[in-house]
Amino acid sequence: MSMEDYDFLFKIVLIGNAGVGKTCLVRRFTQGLFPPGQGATIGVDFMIKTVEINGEKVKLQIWDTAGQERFRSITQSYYRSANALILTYDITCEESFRCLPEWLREIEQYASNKVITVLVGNKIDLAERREVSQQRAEEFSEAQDMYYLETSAKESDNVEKLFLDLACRLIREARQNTLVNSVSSPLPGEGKSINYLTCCNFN
Ligand SMILES: Nc1nc2c(ncn2[C@@H]2O[C@H](COP(=O)(O)OP(=O)(O)OP(=O)(O)O)[C@@H](O)[C@H]2O)c(=O)[nH]1
Repeated sequence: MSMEDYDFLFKIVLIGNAGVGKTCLVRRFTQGLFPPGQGATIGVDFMIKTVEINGEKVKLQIWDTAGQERFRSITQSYYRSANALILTYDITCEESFRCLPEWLREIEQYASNKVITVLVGNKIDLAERREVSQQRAEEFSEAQDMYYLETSAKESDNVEKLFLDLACRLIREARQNTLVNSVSSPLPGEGKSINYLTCCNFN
């Protein structure tokens, strides 16, 4: 794909405990499906999806990392150039929520200080098995200055919204020039109208 094929290019990396549904979220968004019998990710997977937002082509490079501890040294190396991180836990798994501070320490250590982090509570279709209340997660994300969204990769709840809102937010940050430089180019040419706020629910 040549440079002219998109207005923005962003790198998004999914992190979080094994089994919380990172791969399923990526597959749902990029391929529109919920894979049956999804195996654990080995190392890192990579997918691309180009979306159009207010007439601009936004190419999203989505990196799906393995949650298993033994891959941690490989996955850490993908943090640095990420424009955004989707930190995922499973609302039916208290343990995956309790590990979040540990993930935040990883982010602090390996990611750019300009990275945008979104906290995602996945598997809301399993409401009867919920172990982490929405309020608790919201309080945690507010304290950490993160956006919070609950999703179901299975039922396709909020998955588009997650990636599209994030793309809008990234466009806004790129225009303000505060993003990690390496992948936010090319910046839009002068004289283009700016009406990106209309699509974005992240503030
Ligand atoms: N009910 C329900 N199950 C889900 C959802 N998302 C993922 N799963 C299931 O959760 C299990 C783990 O999903 P993955 O997407 O492989 O999880 P992961 O976070 O990528 O796991 P690692 O690759 O090991 O880090 C699979 O059995 C999925 O079918 C969801 O939204 N709802």
